[in-house]
Amino acid sequence: MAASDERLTMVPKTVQVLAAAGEEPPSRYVRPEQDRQAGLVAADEMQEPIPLVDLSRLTDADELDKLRAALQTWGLFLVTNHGIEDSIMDAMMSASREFFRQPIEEKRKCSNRVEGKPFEREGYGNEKVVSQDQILDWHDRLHLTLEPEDERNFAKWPSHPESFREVLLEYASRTKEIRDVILRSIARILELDEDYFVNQISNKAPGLARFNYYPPCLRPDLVLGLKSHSDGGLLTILLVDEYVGGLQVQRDGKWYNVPTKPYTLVINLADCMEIMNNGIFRSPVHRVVTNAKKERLSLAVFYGVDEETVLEPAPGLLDDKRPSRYKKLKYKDFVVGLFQHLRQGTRFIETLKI
Ligand SMILES: O=C(O)CCC(=O)C(=O)O
Ligand SMILES: [Fe+2]
Repeated sequence: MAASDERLTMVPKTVQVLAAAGEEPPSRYVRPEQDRQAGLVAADEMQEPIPLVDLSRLTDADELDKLRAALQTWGLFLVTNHGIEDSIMDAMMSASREFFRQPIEEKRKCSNRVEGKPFEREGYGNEKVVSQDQILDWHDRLHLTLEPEDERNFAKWPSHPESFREVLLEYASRTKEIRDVILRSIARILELDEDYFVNQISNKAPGLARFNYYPPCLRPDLVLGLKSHSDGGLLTILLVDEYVGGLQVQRDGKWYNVPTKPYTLVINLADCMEIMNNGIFRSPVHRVVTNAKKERLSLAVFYGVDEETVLEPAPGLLDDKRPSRYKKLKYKDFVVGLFQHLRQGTRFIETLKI
């Protein structure tokens, strides 16, 4: 088999195409038995709800306490009064819905696969497939670089709907502000210099938008929309479908449904922040379940640090009694390990614990 043919056999159809055929999911999407034992969809009853934090009130001690409690218990929380107008959130969701509703030939104009070239992370398509044994997730995605600004690759940005680019630029300018408000608040909670975490972000630090599209799936009992994982960067800002749930977060080995609430955002801490705060606040493990009847959309904006940044706990959090709990490494090396582990459904950060 020629090398290029070999590569093609590794490329699965988009999930949207599979779903449209109305057939049972192919075996490469079916989770292994040990994942399915506890049930893939059922969630536990929440004893205490995931907090809703008012971002405009984080200067108040009681709101900051709420954020602290959220970080301690879930590592994930909802935010309101975040500064993104309802109209921008609506426009962002409907532009992404419109993008995914286009015929496949239109979406392929932004494809993450260009014939004869290796897989690129940026663009439309499915996840990178490195082996026939890899268990795939039931979603398609559009990945776009937002930061650094001079690396935005507009060739991969949808030209339809026409509003897409403008809306995303507006949306992303706001999420960056939200990132900084949260990072400053976490620094205050930890009694660090308010700008400690923000100062870890150079103008080369990555910001990545990932639009996830989950078509209906005939077998939610066998297949996940997105396998269990934690995010790699500093933090993630999520805009989730207000009509269809599916995101679940793990706590003490149990899965809980993350509620959907119109015009709120979901924020989760990611692995680099866990390292930088020396494990005081953990990066939560989460996953997305599938829905037999309804499609679901989400937009995750991931913020990280410059690839040359050495990941290590803030010196202000360390002393003789509180040594570093993580091995030091550069962000660029972390990212290599992160993706290898993500594909296997394991967590690289676990291997860094001392
Ligand atoms: O679709 C969602 O709600 C979550 C997406 C997510 O966890 C991710 O893209 O890393
Ligand atoms: Fe995630």
